[in-house]
Amino acid sequence: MIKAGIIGATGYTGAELVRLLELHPEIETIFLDSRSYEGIRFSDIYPNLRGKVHDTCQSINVDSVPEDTDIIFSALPHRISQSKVLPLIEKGFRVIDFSADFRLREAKIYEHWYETKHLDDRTLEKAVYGLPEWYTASIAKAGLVANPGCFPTSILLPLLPLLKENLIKNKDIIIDSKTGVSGAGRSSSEVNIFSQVNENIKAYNIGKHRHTPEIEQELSLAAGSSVNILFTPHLIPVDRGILSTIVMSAEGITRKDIEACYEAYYGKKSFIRILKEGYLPETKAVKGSNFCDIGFVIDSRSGKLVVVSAIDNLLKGSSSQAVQNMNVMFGLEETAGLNAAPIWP
Ligand SMILES: NC(=O)C1=CN([C@@H]2O[C@H](COP(=O)(O)OP(=O)(O)OC[C@H]3O[C@@H](n4cnc5c(N)ncnc54)[C@H](OP(=O)(O)O)[C@@H]3O)[C@@H](O)[C@H]2O)C=CC1
Ligand SMILES: CC(=O)N[C@@H](CCC(=O)OP(=O)(O)O)C(=O)O
Repeated sequence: MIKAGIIGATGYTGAELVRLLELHPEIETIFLDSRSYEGIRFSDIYPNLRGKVHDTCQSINVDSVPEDTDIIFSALPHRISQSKVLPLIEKGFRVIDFSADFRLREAKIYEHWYETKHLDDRTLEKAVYGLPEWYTASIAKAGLVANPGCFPTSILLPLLPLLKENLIKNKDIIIDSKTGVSGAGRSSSEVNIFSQVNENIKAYNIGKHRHTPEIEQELSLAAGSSVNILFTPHLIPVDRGILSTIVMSAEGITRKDIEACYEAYYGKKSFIRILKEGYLPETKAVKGSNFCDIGFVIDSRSGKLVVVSAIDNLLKGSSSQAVQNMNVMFGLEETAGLNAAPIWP
């Protein structure tokens, strides 16, 4: 069995990871770290796991990590995660980090958008961006995997093939994303207040959301030139799910071109579902799963291509994508522990 530990296990993504690892045929979870719940049974914090997870939370530091740990997941907030992850890497542990601390390849871009110093920019060269559909070979060898952000996952998966094949231009890409409230995490307070969120929809951080440089970094690498996007996130009153609607020029392309492109890149991928004509993604159809659904329309009247994607932010947007990365790192079936169908309704 592969021995896994989780630091920051009591957050929303940590708890989803605990649930997924419990179902995984090849994994034994050997520690669940928490600063605030030391000595408390995990299932007393997350009642859905009663009778399934029997572990008690421990406060772990680099010296108390069991030496036979094969993989450590860090589900800590960005800015904080790097200070915990760097000593683990130094000691030779393989780590999958959920935060943004190792996603950006240039320290100065990280420092600008996250308004904090990067503690070791040399690790940014070694970290592998954990989008398994795109970086399988590097993830397999990686010591440190930077699990992508939730919005970036929903945006990169549909756009990367189109830019790589020059089917679309590298400018005038307008992205509207809608996210459920769990995207803000369990410890965020103001945004989680019921009466602030219920029966409300709002846009936020237009043109200045911290996921912008992450999205542009990966799109630019695929395009081979600098890509600019306009990204508008919205908070909507659902627990989980992200729907991204991406509008760009459709000049000179047909439905067949896009279908052929997606088939070439994703035809054999287990977790990307390209929807047939007449169907569009919806968050409920991916809820509780590692799927990313992608659909599109060419609107000849306006000359635009509209691509829509849907993921579960806590799964393909974080925890199940991390399990997919772990499967790749340990040479397991990519789908191991991830075969459950989405739940509906
Ligand atoms: N929520 C989502 O949809 C997604 C989240 N992510 C990323 O995953 C990571 C975890 O997110 P999420 O699970 O939502 O976050 P939560 O806020 O739900 O949980 C974070 C956990 O980190 C622990 N922690 C340790 N030190 C601190 C600290 N100084 N401040 C706050 N928490 C601390 C807390 O547990 P304790 O006090 O018990 O130690 C807390 O439960 C973040 O980096 C996030 O950006 C990525 C993609 C999607
Ligand atoms: C609803 C909400 O607040 N969502 C968060 C993004 C989700 C997230 O966790 O960001 P990472 O993927 O980078 O970790 C936000 O907009 O900042």
